[in-house]
Formats: sequence, structure tokens, C-alpha cells
Amino acid sequence: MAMKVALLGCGVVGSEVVRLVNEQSEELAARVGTRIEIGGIAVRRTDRDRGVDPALLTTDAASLVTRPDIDVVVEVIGGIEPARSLILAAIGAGKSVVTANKALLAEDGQTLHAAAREAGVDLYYEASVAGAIPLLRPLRDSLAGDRVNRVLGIVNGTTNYILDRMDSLGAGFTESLEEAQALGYAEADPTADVEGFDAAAKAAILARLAFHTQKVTAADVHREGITGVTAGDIASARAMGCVVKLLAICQRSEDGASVGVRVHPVMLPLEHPLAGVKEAYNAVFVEAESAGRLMFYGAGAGGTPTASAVLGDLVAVARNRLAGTSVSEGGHDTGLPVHDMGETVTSYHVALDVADRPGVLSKVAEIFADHGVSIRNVRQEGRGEDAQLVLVSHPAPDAALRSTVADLRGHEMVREVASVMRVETFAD
Ligand SMILES: NC(=O)C1=CN([C@@H]2O[C@H](COP(=O)(O)OP(=O)(O)OC[C@H]3O[C@@H](n4cnc5c(N)ncnc54)[C@H](O)[C@@H]3O)[C@@H](O)[C@H]2O)C=CC1
Ligand SMILES: N[C@@H](CC=O)C(=O)O
Ligand code: NA
Repeated sequence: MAMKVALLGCGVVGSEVVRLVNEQSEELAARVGTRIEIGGIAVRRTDRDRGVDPALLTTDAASLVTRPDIDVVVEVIGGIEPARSLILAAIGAGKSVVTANKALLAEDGQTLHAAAREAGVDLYYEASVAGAIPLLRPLRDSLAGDRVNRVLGIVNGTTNYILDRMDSLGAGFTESLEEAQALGYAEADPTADVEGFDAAAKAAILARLAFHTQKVTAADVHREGITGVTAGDIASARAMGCVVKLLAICQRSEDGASVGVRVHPVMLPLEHPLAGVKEAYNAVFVEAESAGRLMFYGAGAGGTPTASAVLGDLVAVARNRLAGTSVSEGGHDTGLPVHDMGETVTSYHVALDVADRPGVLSKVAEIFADHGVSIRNVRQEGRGEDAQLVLVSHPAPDAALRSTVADLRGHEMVREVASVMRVETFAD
């Protein structure tokens, strides 16, 4: 018997899900052992030609998700409500759910997983982080026997596209964002991309899976976006043999008693494997105790790649149904707390416009020392009115680095703090 799918939302991702399910119908049936069919599509308006059978369209999503002939619900509406209520209603009616909704999973994944466990249905969400890249199931299943210590990733295609165009073409921020929107990479509200909310949601999901700590939500993630990144920052990065990337970083503390979860722009040395990730591509670097370093790379955004991940999840649900089983998640919680960004150990790159006169360098070094921060290297660029001191710190608590910068900003010898950005090193 066929597995009937209710699709919620027929936008960039939803329309591609319909196309792929229809185009691959015969092959999927042969490969999976059951036919996968679209049984209904919830949309806001039924009067638009979407290239799908109009008889499938409805504006009544609430009735669709509980319809008796529906086996699985695919949610690609996005946002918190009505997506959450619809998913919970579907689960309550015994339907498995596939979703691409990182915002919802990051805010209330615990509730959704608990409901799915109780109902004995599947809740799959591979498309929600790094689009097409198989990442969440490898983290959950393939690395289940290992201990993950750090996850470092470029998980937002829109911001990677913008930063890459600013770096490689000298393009402007606004024009690059408009291109990313036209290509279907950006969220409905692109603030979610450029201010780092989307990456923060993904970081929360990654931290939960990597460290088996269920309570991490997007609100626990330290978040800085890319709207403050200037052409000057990008030039400063280049001068040091680095490139600017927006990274999501999930890391166990040294003593293993807590985790840090953060999203912010970073200067990455060109030899770092993540530095070469261009355009809207995503890549996630995982450091595990026994497996060592792993990297997952591919298309993280766009309708067709994201629909590929949704189809993979649908096939997993179909196989579980045939086997008479379901896969639950979130039953075990290490309870590891998230520590404050101030306690996270980072390194800073600081470029200062300074007066070119004796004593400036020693005064600047003194300010670093006052906060217990040691300097890894320093160089001077330009002379006279154009003199710039560029310093890179050794790793130190982020709070100490922040107060160092605040003091530098207030000092009469510093005309302007021209660029401040964290630096991520890569040791072989
Ligand atoms: N576009 C991408 O590259 C990726 C998107 N995602 C996620 O996939 C989901 C969908 O994203 P897109 O397709 O890009 O968004 P979209 O904005 O193109 O599509 C969403 C569709 O849902 C419809 N919709 C909204 N509320 C509805 C309701 N109550 N009932 C029926 N339809 C409703 C909208 O009219 C729109 O057509 C989001 O959660 C997004 O974060 C995940 C990975 C990549
Ligand atoms: N807006 C997101 C889409 C995928 O999650 C991005 O740009 O990565
Ligand atoms: Na993925």
C-alpha cells in the first residue's frame, strides 16, 4: 500500500518536494518497496497555478494533517506558528513528521521529540541543518558510539554567499543579499540569515545532537551576524592570510562540564578546510574522540538540494513503516549546561588607527596585559596619520578580550578601533 504524504507549504522547498516525489515515483517504489504519494498540499491560496494537481490543494492545513488516509506530514511552511500546532496535531493523530524547520526545532524541539516518542512515530529533520548534506543522521547514528568534542560549521548559505562575493569580487552587501534571495537561499525574512538567527537555530540543533544535551535552544546561543562586517575587515583578514566566515561553533569546555554554543564572524586561516567553502555551500567540521576530524560538505540551501534531504527522510519513514518500527530521539539527556560567551576561550584580531609616536605600542601592550591577555603577534602598517597597529591575541576568555577592546577604544592614543574580529586557528 502507498504511503500518503500531506505537504504543508508549497514554496521554494515544498514545490521541489512535489516535483521530486512525482518524477521519481516509479524508482522510489521499486527501491523502497512502497509507493510514496502526495495526498494533499496545504497552501495559503488555491487560485495560483503551481504545476500540481489542483484537486490536491487545500487552505485547511489543520484538517489535512489529521485526515485518516494521510500517513506522514511534511512541514515546509517555516516559522513557529502554525507549524508547531500542525506538527503536534499530526503526531497526536499518529502521523510521522518530516520537517525542514530549524527555527521551530531550535525553539521547541524537546516538546516535538517528546510527543513523537509518546506517539511512537518518526520525527525526521535532516533538511533543517545544512540542507542537502547528510549531517544530522550521521551525528545521531553513525557517531552514536563516539564522543564529539567540537562542531564547527558554515551552516548558512546566504551569509556565506554574501561574504564570498564581498571577498572575491569586492561586491556590496545589499546587492549580494538580493542575489541570494533571488536564488532561493534566504529565509522569508532575510534578517534571520544576516543577523545570525538562522545559524544560531542550527547551532542549537547541532549542540543537542553532538552533546546529547536536550535543553539547548536558540536563546542559549551567543549570536552575532554579518551586518557589521566591513570591506576593511575583509581586507584585514586577507592581509593576515585569512578569510572572513560566519561560523557556528559548538564546543565542550576544557573540563567537559559545560558546552559553549556561538555564532559569529571569524577570520579563518586560508589553510583551514572551511576557508575554501565558497558561494552558498555549507560545510561542517566535526571533531570526535575516536573518529578524529570529519568534514561534511555540500549544498546547504536552495529548493532542490533541500528537497533531496526531505525525500531522504521520507524514505526513512517509509522503511520504518515497512519494518513496523519508529526511531525516537531525545530520551537521554546529559543535562550539560551552556556556559556564558564571556567564559569561552577565543582569540581576537584587533586593528587600531593610532598616533605614530613613541610609546604607543608599549601602552597598547600594557592594556592587553592589564586584562591578562597575551599578544601572539603585532605589526604596524602605514606611518604618521595613517599608522595602524594590527594585533592578534593568544587565546583568552572572551570577556577579557572584550574589556581589552573597550579600554583601547577609550584611550587617547587610539584614534579608532578599525576592526575587531575573532580568529580561529587550525593546528595540524
Ligand atoms: N530555502 C532553503 O534553502 C531552505 C529552507 N529551509 C526551511 O524550509 C522551510 C520552507 O522554506 P522555503 O520553502 O524556502 O520558504 P517559502 O517562503 O518559499 O515557502 C513557505 C510556503 O509556505 C506557505 N505557508 C505559510 N503559512 C502557511 C499556512 N498556514 N498554510 C499553508 N501554507 C503556508 C507560504 O505561502 C509559502 O509558499 C523553512 O522552515 C525554511 O527555514 C531549510 C533549508 C533550506
Ligand atoms: N536561509 C538558509 C536556508 C537554509 O537553511 C540559508 O541561507 O542557509
Ligand atoms: Na542536512
